[in-house]
Amino acid sequence: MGQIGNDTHILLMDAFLQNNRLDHVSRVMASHPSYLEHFLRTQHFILRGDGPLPYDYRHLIAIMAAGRHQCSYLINLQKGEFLLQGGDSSWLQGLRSIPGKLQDLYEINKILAHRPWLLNKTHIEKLTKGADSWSLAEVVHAIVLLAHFHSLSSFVFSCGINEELDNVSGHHYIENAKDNSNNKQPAKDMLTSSPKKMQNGGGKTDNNPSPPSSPSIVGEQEVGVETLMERMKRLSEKSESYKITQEELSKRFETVESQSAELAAAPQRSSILDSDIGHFIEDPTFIYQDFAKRGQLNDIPTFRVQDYSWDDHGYSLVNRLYNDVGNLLDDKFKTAYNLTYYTMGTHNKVDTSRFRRAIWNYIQCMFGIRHDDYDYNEVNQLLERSLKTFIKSAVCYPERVTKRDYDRVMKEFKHSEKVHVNLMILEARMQAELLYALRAVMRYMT
Ligand SMILES: CC(C)C[C@H](N)C(=O)O
Repeated sequence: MGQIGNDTHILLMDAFLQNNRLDHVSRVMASHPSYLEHFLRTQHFILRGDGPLPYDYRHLIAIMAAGRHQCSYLINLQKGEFLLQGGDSSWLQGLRSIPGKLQDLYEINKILAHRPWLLNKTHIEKLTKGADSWSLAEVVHAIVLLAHFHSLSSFVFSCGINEELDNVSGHHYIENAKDNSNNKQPAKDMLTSSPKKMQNGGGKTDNNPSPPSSPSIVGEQEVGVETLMERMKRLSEKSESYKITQEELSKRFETVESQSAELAAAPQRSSILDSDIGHFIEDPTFIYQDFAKRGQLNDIPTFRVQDYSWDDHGYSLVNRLYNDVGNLLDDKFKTAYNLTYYTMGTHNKVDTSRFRRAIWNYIQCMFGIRHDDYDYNEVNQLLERSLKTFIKSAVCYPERVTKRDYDRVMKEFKHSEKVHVNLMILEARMQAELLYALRAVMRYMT
């Protein structure tokens, strides 16, 4: 992590006070203090601030959400928080032991995590009608928690964050380092060593190579940061000079979308669930399906941001239904979207906005969300196949990301820059889930 400044120090003190510990997530995020501040504020609010849901429910919803990606790190942390809030320990025996009202949320949890485009107003209606029903404010609070913990699972896995040390699996010994079947091992060094400088496209830093896990990435060369910078520059020079038609823009979106469907993300490891978390997971075979392959039968149209956007619609709706949480989320999205140090690897004074926008829009494209004025050709010029594959794994199948996947991409980037990309993955995914969920809520209300 290197040295930390005074402001970061104070933030980490806040993190400690909020979470009853200085958790690994906060420590990794601390390389981006301005973001960490918004992250902590939001997480604190949704778990402990004013809101319609009781505290024990909130942690249980977090556990259910993290379960969709088998994220034992978050499940274990949230179990602890649940008990600290006075939660009934018998609920921790699994989904069957929790109140029916919480069980009813599972359907939304599943859909939102993997195929949010399937969410519609009948899901919301089902929850808000009948005995044991949810108020709309409670539904919205639950949705925010679900989206937060789904996307945080992406961050945890894509950064290779390990269990906290008070968990028995937080301890690793040398013999275990060769055990490649354990995908909680990756990037273990992130928490303990300072960022490594990669030279000439990256030297090997992994002493314990694991077997090739993503065939699609193996053997692919990245073009390197300098070429990337040239491409960004060329795109900025060109963009003022000509206008592309709406049809062409829409075609370009579809091209990127269908190419994404062809990318083989990291393969599935084992279908056997860990016994200590398995009872929080139902229907583990329901996973991400490429939006481009969503099937003709119930053809779901592309989600056009011009019709329903965070800024114009989602933000105010969530604010209205749940104690101004929209402001916190909005600040967090904006901070993640605009975060820059004008660096790329060893280069300074670089305008990275096109590269960052390409990442953000590519993530949302995998959920069928289209930003109408964006030229998706830029995604193909700035994000290489290997990087797209990494992003797809981290967003859609985070539990499969290995250290090898992490090391193979963005080789000239510093660790903190890779964490930066992972932050964008977290936020763009969260926003995508919220857009679908809030649109469904809005349709239910009108
Ligand atoms: C993801 C990174 C390439 C971002 C870059 N370091 C910046 O400051 O904008």
